[in-house]
Amino acid sequence: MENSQDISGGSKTGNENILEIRNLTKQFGKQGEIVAVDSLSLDVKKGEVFGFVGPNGAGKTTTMKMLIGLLEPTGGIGKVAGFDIVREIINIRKVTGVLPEPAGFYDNLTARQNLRFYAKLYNIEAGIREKRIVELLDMVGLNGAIDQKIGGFSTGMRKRFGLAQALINEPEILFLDEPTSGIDPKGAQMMRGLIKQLSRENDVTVFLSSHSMSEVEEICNRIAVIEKGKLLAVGTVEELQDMVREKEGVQYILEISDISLQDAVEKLSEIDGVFETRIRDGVLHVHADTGMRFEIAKSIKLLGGTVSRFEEDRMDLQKVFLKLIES
Ligand SMILES: Nc1ncnc2c1ncn2[C@@H]1O[C@H](COP(=O)(O)OP(=O)(O)OP(=O)(O)O)[C@@H](O)[C@H]1O
Repeated sequence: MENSQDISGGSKTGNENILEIRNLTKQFGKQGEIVAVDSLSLDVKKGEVFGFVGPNGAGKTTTMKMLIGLLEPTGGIGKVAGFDIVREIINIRKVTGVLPEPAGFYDNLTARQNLRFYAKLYNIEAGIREKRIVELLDMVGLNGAIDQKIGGFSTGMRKRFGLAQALINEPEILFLDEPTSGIDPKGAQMMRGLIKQLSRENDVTVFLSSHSMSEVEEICNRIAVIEKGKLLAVGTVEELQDMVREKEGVQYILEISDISLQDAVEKLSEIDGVFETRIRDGVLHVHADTGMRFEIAKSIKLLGGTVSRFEEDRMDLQKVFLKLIES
């Protein structure tokens, strides 16, 4: 599957991957000189919270727009919930929710009226509709504002309302483009909680873009990193950390006694696979290849030193991301 052009399966159900794209490409400009998305291939599994990250202009929004039928690809193929992203857009709309909703909200209508309008577009029958509207607005913490006009909502309230609207058709997959941008920390935390809850309790797949690496680290099962329209890496946080460790080495932190730190620095600098050793605040910081732990410990011991602390300085996603886009 990984290297295949063909997206197999064909069936609309029972497919573990809810989203599959192969060599997806989008060019803009008269001669197609702007390559916004460049031969991108990805699989997203059902029920995952999948993070899509990259610097400004990397091609995240353009990719999402192709996946929800708002932009036609220049090349490549893609399926969402088994439906082709060019030929079966209407079916895709039925099973997806999108934030922000491209059509926007009606500021002169209340939250309830707005959702009623959208529910009617999806032909949700009246009995179910009214109950679902109340449940959704309750879930996003807007039960107190149900009959207030959207025009008076704060940015955070609008985002939460947008999530309720994106859920009106009980979607299998949610596309969230920067769901917490512009909202305060408390509102952002609530939004993250809701996303996790939707994935955990309702088995909704979430495909989200974000510039907040701590957010992505907190809520995503797997992450794709793109730059200039190309896929740089995909995997869990641990897998991405390992990719960077293999390439760039690791940082060890050592506390030692019984010998001088300077002697330790000199000894370690003789070892193949130890790139650099520094003393900072009475502690050794050793930049080395992965798998050098034993060698380092042995050298200190041979010098007559005692190691009281030996740990790896784990990179958070922010550091991993910067390393990936720098290399
Ligand atoms: N309609 C368009 N016409 C021409 N160029 C476009 C168009 N839409 C996007 N682009 C270009 O395509 C590239 C990718 O843009 P896109 O908005 O997808 O990036 P992004 O990763 O979502 O960025 P950001 O993080 O800033 O939102 C950019 O160089 C952008 O200028």
